[in-house]
Amino acid sequence: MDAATNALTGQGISLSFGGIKVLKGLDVTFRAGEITGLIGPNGAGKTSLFNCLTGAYSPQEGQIAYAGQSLDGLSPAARAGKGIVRSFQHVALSLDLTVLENVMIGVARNHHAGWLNAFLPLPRGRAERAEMERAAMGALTDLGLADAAHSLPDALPPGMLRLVEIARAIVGKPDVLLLDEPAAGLNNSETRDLMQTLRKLRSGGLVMVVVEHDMDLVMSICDRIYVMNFGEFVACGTADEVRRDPDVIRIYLGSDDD
Ligand SMILES: Nc1ncnc2c1ncn2[C@@H]1O[C@H](COP(=O)(O)OP(=O)(O)OP(=O)(O)O)[C@@H](O)[C@H]1O
Repeated sequence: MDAATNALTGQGISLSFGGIKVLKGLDVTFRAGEITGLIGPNGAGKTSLFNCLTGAYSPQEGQIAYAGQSLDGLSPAARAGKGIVRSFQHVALSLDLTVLENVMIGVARNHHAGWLNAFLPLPRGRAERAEMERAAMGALTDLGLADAAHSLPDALPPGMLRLVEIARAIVGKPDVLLLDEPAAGLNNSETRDLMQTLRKLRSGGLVMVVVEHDMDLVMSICDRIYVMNFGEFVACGTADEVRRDPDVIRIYLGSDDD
């Protein structure tokens, strides 16, 4: 299938809380092979849309589909099983597991392999654990984290933890990777490392969506950017197009968030 066929799409997405519409009939297409940014001022609705895509929220109206197949009604776990995975704004690693074991959870989660089986002292369990370890080590190596595999998360700086989260998200070779503020809490050099990593991850078959406040990151890595305000899209285009858009300058780039 080509990139257009593999898109993650939303049509007419509307979401309300207590009668207040926070997403107002959004049509959106996240294409495979591209990194798409989702930006906008605080309260614009970015996280709400993200949560609709991941299945954490159910929009009252509209349809969400991947590769033409409806995702409506599927839980976040069921979506993960279909290759649609997310990272969290706040690092959500298990502190009493090593980095490698944390990433192994991603293998189990995405492939519905038996996590418990992998720890049973049976030949099948041992084989599954070895397979998970290989996959997890591969993802850590791809992100330059092999040396940290046997450390506990507490021993690592925030930038590395963020990359470990991404390793856990990509280890199952997802079709869609949704990144919620991946640069939150990172210093400049950690953010630069992250940008390089995300660029490396861009590949023909992968849909990548990044919700992010760091404008340098968004403008430098995203192929296309949707700009939201008050639950609507006010612009969509390349970084250059978005930067020059008068509405964007007025509502976002010129605001205090900048
Ligand atoms: N669970 C919820 N219950 C009630 N209102 C909510 C809920 N989640 C979001 N909202 C409201 O929806 C609107 C959009 O919020 P959302 O968090 O999606 O914006 P955002 O663009 O992600 O903002 P930020 O950049 O600050 O994270 C806000 O007015 C917010 O108060």
